[in-house]
Amino acid sequence: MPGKEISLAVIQRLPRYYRYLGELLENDVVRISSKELSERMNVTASQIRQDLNNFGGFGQQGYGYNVEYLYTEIGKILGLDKRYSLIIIGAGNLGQALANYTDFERRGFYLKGIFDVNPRLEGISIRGVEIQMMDNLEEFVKKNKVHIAALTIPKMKAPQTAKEITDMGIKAIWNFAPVDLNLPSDVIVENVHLAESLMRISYTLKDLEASRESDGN
Ligand SMILES: NC(=O)c1ccc[n+]([C@@H]2O[C@H](COP(=O)([O-])OP(=O)(O)OC[C@H]3O[C@@H](n4cnc5c(N)ncnc54)[C@H](O)[C@@H]3O)[C@@H](O)[C@H]2O)c1
Repeated sequence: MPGKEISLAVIQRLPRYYRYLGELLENDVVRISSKELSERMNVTASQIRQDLNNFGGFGQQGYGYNVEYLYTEIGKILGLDKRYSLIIIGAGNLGQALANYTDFERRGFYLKGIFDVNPRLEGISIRGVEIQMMDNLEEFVKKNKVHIAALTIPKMKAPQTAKEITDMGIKAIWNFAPVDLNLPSDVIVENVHLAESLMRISYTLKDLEASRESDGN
């Protein structure tokens, strides 16, 4: 529904709906009720109805949701019917692991370039994409539309490099460096701070262990 304001909380839940619906499609499931979907996803049926009603209610009384239709519509809302070009800056452990992951293409994200400062990496090819030196980046960005840059460089280098690449015109950064980037508000920054996820696990584990100990287990 163009123009309708959808809350960020709902948007953040959409990729999970999309993943579940994709799995249902792969298993040739044509339709699903909010109750069945809620059992699979372990959320309440009313949450599902509320969330999906934001988009004009794809569900029909007594029929449930048409899986393919819902999958396609959520894909459109997430912009997944589009193609995006992605570059990776920093071809170390994480950068190479990302570059080797093929599933991004299935979602419309195409790896177009990999950049590093280490001359020993120059010319090494990962899935047909050669690692180039950072000196080439500006020229590359002028010649090729780059939608997203994944930043997989040391945290000390990340803020400055992020500033330089946004000055070159890149407007979305997928930041894996454990540092805040503080860029202009028109730049999209998605932080993937793996250590912070681990800390959240640590917090929950700590509580779990404490309650086990107090139970005498
Ligand atoms: N490896 C992981 O599993 C992991 C997990 C969480 C977070 N991270 C974060 O991701 C980043 C990369 O981690 P890594 O393990 O791949 O490190 P790494 O040392 O293996 O790789 C970093 C790469 O960045 C390059 N580099 C350094 N400065 C650069 C610059 N200015 N421009 C372009 N390239 C530059 C280096 O030459 C190197 O190839 C770090 O910030 C790290 O904290 C990594």
